[in-house]
Amino acid sequence: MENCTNLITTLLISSASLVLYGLMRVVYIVWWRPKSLEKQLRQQGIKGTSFNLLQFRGGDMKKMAKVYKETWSKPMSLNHHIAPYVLPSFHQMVQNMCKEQSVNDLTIQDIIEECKLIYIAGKETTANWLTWTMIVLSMHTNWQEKAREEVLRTCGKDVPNIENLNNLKIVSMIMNEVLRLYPPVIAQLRHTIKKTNIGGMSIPSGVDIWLPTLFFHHDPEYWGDDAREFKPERFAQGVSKATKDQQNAFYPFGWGPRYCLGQNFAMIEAKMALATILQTFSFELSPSYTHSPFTLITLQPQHGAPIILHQL
Ligand code: HEM
Repeated sequence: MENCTNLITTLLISSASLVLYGLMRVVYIVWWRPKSLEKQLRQQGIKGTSFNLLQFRGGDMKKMAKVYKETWSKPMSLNHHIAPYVLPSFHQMVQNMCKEQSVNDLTIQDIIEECKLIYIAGKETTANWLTWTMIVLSMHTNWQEKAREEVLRTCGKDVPNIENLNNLKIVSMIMNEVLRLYPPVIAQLRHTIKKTNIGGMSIPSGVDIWLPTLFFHHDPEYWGDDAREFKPERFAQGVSKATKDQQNAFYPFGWGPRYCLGQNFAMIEAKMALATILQTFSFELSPSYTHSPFTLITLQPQHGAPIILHQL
């Protein structure tokens, strides 16, 4: 009898401990950890909406979705100042703040997954880059003429080869300036897996960091007062000399160990396509075009890119 009572008591204590542990884990995940991260970030001057348990993973996102919907429901005027339009809520947030790997043994399945990743990473990005280039060159026909003149001088009407493509300096300048103003990947995400020091700030483990490429690319502090204008000549001396004081503010392909694998391939592919189009057609925007850059994984024209081609 006594043994039986002891067993029941032990079982009850174990179950209660298990339930208590479970409850503590839930409290830790949904309340204590977010609050603790918030406190550590606030102590270093990083402000934001206070964490609210009732709006866990919903609060700010809902507000942001509303702002995006409202902004993207109307076109913007035909200019390149697209950052507040593409990222309205983040633009607001930044404004407010200013006021205040190794290769292991891969299986066949791993290789198939890698190929899919390369296909997905390369298709949309390059296609949208080329689309924005066509739109921008339709807005700036003097640059379209300069590019065509260079292509015809370098390759004639022949299919461009790799040597010809390397000699297309004006086309490269144009393509870089389009990547600056309309980067297909407008932001990059990083997640701290351990306490990390960035710019004198200590970021705790478990924080998502959002690097807004689009904002850096449009910031007059790095590019000068003409940052929002289309000026391919800023890339005449190469990428490193394009910014004011040669600061590193151009990273359409990311940087660091996860730098875009397909950068050089994308450049050759896009130059080849543009050179071939320039050899054969002149182009202009259709009157039905509405300027409404928005982001759906990549930066794209919300209502498409109706462009009229004229055979040369
Ligand atoms: C205009 C064209 C392209 C742009 C703007 C672009 C941009 C990027 C960016 C921003 C990243 C993330 C880098 C980071 O997190 O630091 C990336 C990664 C990647 N890109 Fe591209 N990309 C382009 C074309 C391509 C092409 C054509 C391919 C393949 C043929 C490709 C393959 C990849 C792969 C595999 C990764 C992942 C690399 C890794 O995680 O280690 N990309 N790209």
